[in-house]
Amino acid sequence: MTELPPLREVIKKHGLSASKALGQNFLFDHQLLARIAKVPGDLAGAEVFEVGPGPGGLTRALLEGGASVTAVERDRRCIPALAELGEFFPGKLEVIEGDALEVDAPALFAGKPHVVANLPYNVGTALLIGWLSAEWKPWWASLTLMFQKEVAERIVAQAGSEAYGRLAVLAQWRSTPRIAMTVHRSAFTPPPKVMSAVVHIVPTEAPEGVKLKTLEALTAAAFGQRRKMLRQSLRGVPGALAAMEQLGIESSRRAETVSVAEFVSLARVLG
Ligand SMILES: C[S@@+](CC[C@H](N)C(=O)[O-])C[C@H]1O[C@@H](n2cnc3c(N)ncnc32)[C@H](O)[C@@H]1O
Repeated sequence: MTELPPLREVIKKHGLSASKALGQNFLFDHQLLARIAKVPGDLAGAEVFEVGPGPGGLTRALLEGGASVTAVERDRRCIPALAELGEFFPGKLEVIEGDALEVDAPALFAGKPHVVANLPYNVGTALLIGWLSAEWKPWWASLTLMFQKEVAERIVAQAGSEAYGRLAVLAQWRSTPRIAMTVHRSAFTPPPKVMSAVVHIVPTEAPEGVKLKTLEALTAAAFGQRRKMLRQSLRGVPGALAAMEQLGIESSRRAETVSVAEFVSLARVLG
């Protein structure tokens, strides 16, 4: 092969009609895929963990950017198409047939890979929460993930907005998320019902003396009753009312006005 065949031909050749059950919405636009592949930064010589490569559109763009890609794909039908792509980039693509929710991803890499994925909504969110909740500093250098736009907005939301909640605090207390680009639904085949966005997340130092478990107990209680005043919603969290008083956080406030830094301070006082 001197040139890669167009993706639509690959789909046709391997009979890869999009499966609804597997949440398959494929991207074919070469320029768009190249833009997504650039979100983590310069990939020349970098390791990438791609989840859900499907027919390999994004995989191509990552390989063209100079990355070494290890990919996990659940749909067996896609494996021969990905093997052909691997022949075009010898030694640069390893494909594992399996479920990304079960694969021991950190064990696949010597260094810290960039994670890149365009996944079904439910799988992407489950993986994100798992990755953000695991040991810190994490095994990955950055996350570049496609979500439905509404979820992307919840990840980057600031205090005071409707979208702000548990996911924003989890994503922001020891990492920096941003929406790198929005993607119109018409870019996908078949088009999903809603708009999408690519989120880029870079880990930072974890604040000292703060336990994730404590922080999560606070945000679960606070956002579980987000319309209630904190003195009501945090009543069941031992020590929370005293901690608020110590920190000068008004107990008449509501969860969505409490910044990530304030939740972190509260969690630190609670120990
Ligand atoms: C939305 S499609 C995107 C495909 C391709 N990355 C693209 O951008 O065109 C999602 C892909 O993830 C795969 N997938 C779904 N659940 C998965 C899982 N649990 N583990 C690994 N791959 C999965 C699907 O088979 C499908 O190929």
